[in-house]
Amino acid sequence: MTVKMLPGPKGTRLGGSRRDLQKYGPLGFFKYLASYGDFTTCRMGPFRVYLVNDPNGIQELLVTNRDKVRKNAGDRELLSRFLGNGLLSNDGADHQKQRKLVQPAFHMKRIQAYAETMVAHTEAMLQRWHDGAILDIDQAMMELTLTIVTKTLFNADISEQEVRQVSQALEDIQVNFTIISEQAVPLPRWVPTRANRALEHASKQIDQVVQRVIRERRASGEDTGDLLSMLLLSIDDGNGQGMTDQQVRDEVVTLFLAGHETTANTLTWCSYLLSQAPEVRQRLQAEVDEVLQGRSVTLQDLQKLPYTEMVIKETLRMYPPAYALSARIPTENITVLGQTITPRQAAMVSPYAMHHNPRYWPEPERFDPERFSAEQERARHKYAYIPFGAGSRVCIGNVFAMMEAQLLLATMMQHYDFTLDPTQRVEYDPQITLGVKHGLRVRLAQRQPAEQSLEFAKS
Ligand code: HEM
Repeated sequence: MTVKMLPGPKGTRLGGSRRDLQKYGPLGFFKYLASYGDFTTCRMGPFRVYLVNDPNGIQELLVTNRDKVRKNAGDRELLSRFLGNGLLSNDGADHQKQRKLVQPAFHMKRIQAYAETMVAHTEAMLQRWHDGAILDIDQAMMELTLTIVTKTLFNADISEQEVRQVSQALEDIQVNFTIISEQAVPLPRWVPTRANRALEHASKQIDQVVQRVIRERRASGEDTGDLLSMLLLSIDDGNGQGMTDQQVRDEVVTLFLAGHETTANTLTWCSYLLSQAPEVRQRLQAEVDEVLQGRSVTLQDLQKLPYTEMVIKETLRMYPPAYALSARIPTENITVLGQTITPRQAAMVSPYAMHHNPRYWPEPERFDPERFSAEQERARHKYAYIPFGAGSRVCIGNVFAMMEAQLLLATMMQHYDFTLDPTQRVEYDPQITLGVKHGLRVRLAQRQPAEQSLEFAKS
């Protein structure tokens, strides 16, 4: 197969499809490219880019050729401006080594201990909710998941004021990162643009907190059961060495960034979808009520809440927070679906586009958790569903995230019902992750004590 045979927009002579990207925005552009077929191509200035929107092609690119592709150096350089050399921004042998060191922090046994923290903070949040109140679910989920990732990373070593400092800095990073990545040619980090300076300031704000905690923890040598202890204790099998303070700092900031907004977006979109589908909401609540019988949810309950999991999976299909993976550049010629992709070209995968491909997802805009029944899941190609990516860079927090989303959703739905505020406009906001543009205001309705947790209702 030659390049000419692949479909795709022609674009302009000089810029290729740059103008289309500006016109449609990142998410719209993937939809536009995918409208040409399951394997399409376009030009970005002098570079040829491929969009692989077929599960076999995704498997070939990310799994079969896992050792022959790298994340795009431009994306990594931008991320490294505030993440240093953490998992999201490093590559090659460095990445493999670092991934082995971070992995134990996500070991199943370790993650189990985080479940109680997740439920406790959700219940504390619900104590502040009131029947009939109007609430921005988006904001509530951001705050909740940030508190959870902070507590699971640092346990009790961080004050409320420091949580606010970190959370403001993360927000600034998000806004300014988007500004820089939308520049046709991002200016180097030493150019004192407003966005570069804001990024640097935000990184310093986070560093202040993170470095203090690392210093104190190293000095005490205590294992406090959190992610940070695990990172500090982790030893490389090969050379018997652990991570330096700088490496721990980079991984901590990476986990902060990667570990809260994605889950918050999932729960916000899930709330929106549930507000539009009363029959799904009722079925979910019936499952939660029957299994929990009025008590707090535990990790052991999750396997008895399959419908809750199906609802979350379907949300992640329709609104995958990581709507596009970083472009992959081959280190040598590779073949994907019969097409040679060279080291001077880039291959893109968009979970959003793949999850809306009607060939694999009939009526893709319809919210239907049944798509994730065991039977339907078995019948589908594994790589038609990739909210957490695939291959060597698959999300390291995927089990953590699924557990968190299920525990939080079950707890919220156990106690509250909600309707969408009729004045609420619901629109995408595709920044680093896929959020909502104008928040998500809902009216809360506390469920009757007979239906909800008796322990909770009495407290
Ligand atoms: C619903 C929630 C989440 C979604 C949808 C999600 C999605 C993803 C995706 C798609 C990637 C791969 C990106 C690529 O290949 O270019 C990724 C990587 C990553 N995620 Fe997540 N994520 C979620 C939650 C989390 C959580 C809770 C954590 C940590 C606490 C986390 C930590 C990471 C890290 C460190 C990486 C980089 C892995 C590597 O390159 O080795 N994520 N995530």
